[in-house]
Amino acid sequence: MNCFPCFSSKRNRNPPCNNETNEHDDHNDFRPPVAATKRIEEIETEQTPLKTFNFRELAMATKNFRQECLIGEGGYGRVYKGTLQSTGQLVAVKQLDRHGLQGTKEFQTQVLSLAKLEHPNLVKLIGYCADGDQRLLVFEYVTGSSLQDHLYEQKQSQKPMDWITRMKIAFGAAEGLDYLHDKVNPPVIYRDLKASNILLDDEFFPRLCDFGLHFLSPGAGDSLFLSSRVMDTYGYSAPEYTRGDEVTIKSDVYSFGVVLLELITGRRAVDTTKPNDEQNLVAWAQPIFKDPTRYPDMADPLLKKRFSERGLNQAVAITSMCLQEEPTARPLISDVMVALSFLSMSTEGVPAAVPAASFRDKSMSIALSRHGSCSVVPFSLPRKEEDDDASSVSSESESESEDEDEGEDEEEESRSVKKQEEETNGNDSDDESDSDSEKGQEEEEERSQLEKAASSSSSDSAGSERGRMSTGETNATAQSLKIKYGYSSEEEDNERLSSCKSNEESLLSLRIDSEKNHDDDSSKNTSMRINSSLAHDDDDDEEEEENHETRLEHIHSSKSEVQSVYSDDDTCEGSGDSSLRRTEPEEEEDHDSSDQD
Ligand SMILES: Nc1ncnc2c1ncn2[C@@H]1O[C@H](COP(=O)(O)OP(=O)(O)OP(=O)(O)O)[C@@H](O)[C@H]1O
Repeated sequence: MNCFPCFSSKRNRNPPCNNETNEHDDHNDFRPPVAATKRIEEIETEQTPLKTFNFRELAMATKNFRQECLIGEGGYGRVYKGTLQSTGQLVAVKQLDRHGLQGTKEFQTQVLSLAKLEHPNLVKLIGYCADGDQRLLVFEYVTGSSLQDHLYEQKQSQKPMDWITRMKIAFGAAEGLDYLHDKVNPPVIYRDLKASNILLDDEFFPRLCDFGLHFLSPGAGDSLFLSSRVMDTYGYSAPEYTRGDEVTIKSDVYSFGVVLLELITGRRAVDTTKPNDEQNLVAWAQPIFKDPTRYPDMADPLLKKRFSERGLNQAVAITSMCLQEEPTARPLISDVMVALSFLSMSTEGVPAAVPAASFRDKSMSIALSRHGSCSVVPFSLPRKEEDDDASSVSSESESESEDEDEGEDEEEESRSVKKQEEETNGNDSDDESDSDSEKGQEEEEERSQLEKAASSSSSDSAGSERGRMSTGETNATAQSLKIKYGYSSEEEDNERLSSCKSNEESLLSLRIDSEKNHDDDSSKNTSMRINSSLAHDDDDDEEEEENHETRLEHIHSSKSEVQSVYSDDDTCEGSGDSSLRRTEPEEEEDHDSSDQD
């Protein structure tokens, strides 16, 4: 069912090349579960189902590359919509520009490795043609249009995308990027993430295109090519790219931040029609990031304030983290993805209590804590089962025992947040005793979810083989965590908001810690967190005091600069942004979508 019929008119943008009666049905049916995503090593031995086309076949598919089949033209060449005669499948044929052509063998090698990248959020490469000096790539055709078109080229009759749809698009794009960064080995740097490269089908399911095409770029001497590419990606490129420094996966995270900012603000990455100081979106947004009371002013006016205060604050906080000047200060896309999995499920944002183990790097949970969800629940197991579970993570803890300082930090984090929790929940103790068995069961469920999340988090840098949770599982975990932590319970949220101040104070120390260079240690941190929870003992008070001193020294010797997103007052933004209307009851949402239906 198409929930957004108002956008479906774009399906037949190019009717002359559409030879099928129901082009979209098959396409929509193909929704492999995210968990089925394969790692490159796994598919290495399998035969890549990549087709080799001759030029004649593709000429027939595109009516001899007729103008009416031309979808658009990008930095790599022209794209035509076509229908394969043999199967009737709709395709997008990218005819590559001839300058900077590679040899056939080199081209084939690159294309074969590209074909191995398979994920529901990536546009699939079906085949290629390397006849003579012709180079063409054949992709699955994505009906609908790009995110750029949806945001900025809307017809007046079309409804603007609502908040949840925008967050879902961001989440899907993050899933695709996470696959490239974290699930394939070696990781693939996208280099060209932008709104025009996120294709949306009729249900707004996002697919990234143009990834991994960097090999097509001719040498630096080709100024014509470079200038058109630079013009195109200007506004999305990370500062290190502009400086000519090394481009890494964190450069993609920056570009992702720009896209997220576009989704939130409805403003183009670069808009020369605006006044000078508003032309570059990031430059315009940077001062606002430092002042949460101005966040509501950032939101796209077309949203008509139909989002929650917390959802907006958290989305802006994530964006701000992605747009940090220093690449190592930017979050991992996997953490962005987990946060967005919550934001895409409800307008209320990330729940008040999210297990810290959900994130590989604690900076994300801390930033979210400061923007609406007031506590981050540490990973802790019921005492009775500690031994068994300890053994399952002991190998990692042994190998990382040299990081004692951090282990102590984690232990203290665990204790301090646990203490906050006890304080927050203290009044409920009577009620709790009535439902002991229920609670025990819930704890058991929680424990197994967190173990899953933790085993994912404990894997090494990108490409590691060890127990990584698939994105599907991450999403499922996010779903179940949402239920577990009463995501929709206003009362509980209010309770947590009222304890916000004390939580904020406790989290302050964690925040300072997080501003150390954390990138390399994120996976270690998680496993330390688990072990420190396991090892937690009430008799350790003395040791704790000692640790506290050690940790303070550690904090004072920290060289990292405090990032702007964390540097504002220690107030609870949740309460501070009262100017923002809470106008997002779920019923309204439902009503809207049913309207659209
Ligand atoms: N698989 C596809 N299905 C449907 N439309 C596509 C597909 N791939 C590309 N397009 C469309 O073709 C047009 C040109 O795409 P292309 O990726 O070549 O250029 P671009 O993204 O605008 O610029 P650049 O290549 O410089 O990033 C765009 O409008 C894009 O939406």
